[in-house]
Amino acid sequence: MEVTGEVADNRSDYDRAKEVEEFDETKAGVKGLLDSGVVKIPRIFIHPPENLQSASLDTSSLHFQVPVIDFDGFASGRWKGIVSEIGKAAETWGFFQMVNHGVPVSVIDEMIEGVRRFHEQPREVKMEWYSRDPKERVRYYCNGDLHVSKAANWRDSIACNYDDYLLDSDALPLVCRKSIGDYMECLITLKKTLSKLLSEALGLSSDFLASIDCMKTASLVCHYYPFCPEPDLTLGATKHSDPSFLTILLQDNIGGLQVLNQNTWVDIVPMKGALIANIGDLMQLITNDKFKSVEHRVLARRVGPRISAACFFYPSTANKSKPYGPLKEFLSENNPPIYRETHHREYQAYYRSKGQDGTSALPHFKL
Ligand SMILES: O=C(O)CCC(=O)C(=O)O
Ligand SMILES: [Fe+2]
Repeated sequence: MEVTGEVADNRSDYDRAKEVEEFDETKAGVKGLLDSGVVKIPRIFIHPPENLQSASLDTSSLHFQVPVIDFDGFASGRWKGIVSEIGKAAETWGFFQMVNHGVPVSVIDEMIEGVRRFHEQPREVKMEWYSRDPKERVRYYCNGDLHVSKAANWRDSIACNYDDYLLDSDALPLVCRKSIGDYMECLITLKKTLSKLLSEALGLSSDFLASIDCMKTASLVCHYYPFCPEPDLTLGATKHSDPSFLTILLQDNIGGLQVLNQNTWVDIVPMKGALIANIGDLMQLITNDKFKSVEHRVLARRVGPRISAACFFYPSTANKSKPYGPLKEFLSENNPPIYRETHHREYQAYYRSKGQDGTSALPHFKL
């Protein structure tokens, strides 16, 4: 019998599922692969060429930079200027870097070290935390969408869920308990400031975003991107936009994070002590496209590990099923609603079922 292309494809799909399962069962992540001595990346990590398009650091984009906003003096007269810079950045780039934001450099450095310590523990210790159950308050895993995506990313992660800002510190692994605890305390203060600044940048009263309770749960995901022996075949993170209302991101000094701007991948150059804020899909939805949730990705690199921590902000536990739609403040005859109402639970479920496949989840909610 002739073997048709279709049969061959099905067979490779079957193999992929099996290889993914076997890899997942090791509970050792990408770090475990490297520790076992691989020099060629397993094919479950190989991305199709369209994902890898211009996947090399391009110095020509260096003059073209995500806005850097200095929060210094926001309490004494600079407030209005900062509101205007944030508004412009949120409407165009969807991303900005923040300096003098009030989170001490020592807390940031210690956070990076804590994440490194967790991921560099012996495999047997880390395995205890390995889980794909989103109800676990703290879990370690390799690729949240491993069983859904067509190509896996070269990274491992640990996720911590701060429902309504609360997470018993005893729930965190001892090696990073203090680092994460101290960092999150500072980050929640910064998020409250950002909530006021973003509200005003939307032309609303400073307590507006707090009053609709869209950012009271924090989900912290700490990534570890080991060095990659074949960086041209895979990615650290596939092109995606975040399902949150707002994300605050910390990256170390390795680089590799890129944001899509006017169809060009632009490097977000690491700055010591800086934090990055980006608008999430649900913020774009409620502002009826005024603020943009912009696609970004992380390159795999021959240097590493690279460490980052993304903190996603969502509604409080009580409001996970509360409908959010385009706010009346952004609607008029000329600006009809673009999206239907949805709630965090529904959005998250759709996002998870789709996996990070290089396309945005937001158009699915268009009217
Ligand atoms: O590691 C990074 O810099 C980005 C991570 C990210 O985009 C995410 O977790 O959504
Ligand atoms: Fe992201």
